[in-house]
Amino acid sequence: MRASLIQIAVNEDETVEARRARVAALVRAQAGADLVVLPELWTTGAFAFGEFGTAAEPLRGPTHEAMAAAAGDTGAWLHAGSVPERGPDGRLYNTSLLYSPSGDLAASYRKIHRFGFDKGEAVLMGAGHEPVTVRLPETTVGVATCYDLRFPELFRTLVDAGAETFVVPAGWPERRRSHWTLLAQARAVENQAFVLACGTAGTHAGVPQAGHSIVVDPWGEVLAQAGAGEEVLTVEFDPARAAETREQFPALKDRVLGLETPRR
Ligand SMILES: NC(=O)CCC(=O)C(=O)O
Repeated sequence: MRASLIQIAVNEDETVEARRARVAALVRAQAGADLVVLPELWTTGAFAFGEFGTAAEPLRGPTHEAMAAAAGDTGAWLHAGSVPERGPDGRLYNTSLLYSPSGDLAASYRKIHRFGFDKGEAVLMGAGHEPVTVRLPETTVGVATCYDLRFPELFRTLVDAGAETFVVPAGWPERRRSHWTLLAQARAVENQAFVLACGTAGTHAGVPQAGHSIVVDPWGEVLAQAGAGEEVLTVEFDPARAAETREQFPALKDRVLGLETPRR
């Protein structure tokens, strides 16, 4: 299976419309890939909190139109990263969009863990509640978004739903780049799954982005990692290796569920 992670530079000298057209062209340039992955909130930047409201769009808005067409033209599965969605309830959500090779919206995922504690995304956006998996011909994909990477229980829920490959769009800051690499490897090792994590490059809202998109195999080995700038990271991997690893080193079978909280 061939995957292309497009690590987009999100800088303030480019309009949302210009970036959308540029990204659609980059997706079309990945013909031959089975799966193309974009980062989190690439229309605005994940830290451009002031832009979320003005750039918000309905689920089937302009980014959906552009990405559906690009997926169909490319003939690849497309995880189009996330957009600031204006929900039918009027609230904002950090919503990922996934397309089939015929350009149909196969799934959407509202980020469950919002970043910022008592600021930013955590107060501006509503939380998603539904973990999402998507069956591709070669593998079952579990989706998560950026800060979700810090919450192993979400990934276990995705494993229980059959996920063998995690796709994680992100807008991760340079300041915590070491966490990014470490967490991607941790989620891969503990779940014996592939992790395809695609971040942004550039600087927006004064926050330099980490880049360093990464693909990790079910043994925790880094198959490929990008640098800091805009880049397309292309990797070939055998998704069957997740099942093989789980068979050969069956740690997932030793899970003990429902442990009690210790009494003090
Ligand atoms: N956009 C995000 O979710 C940022 C997450 C982050 O910076 C962190 O977990 O650290």
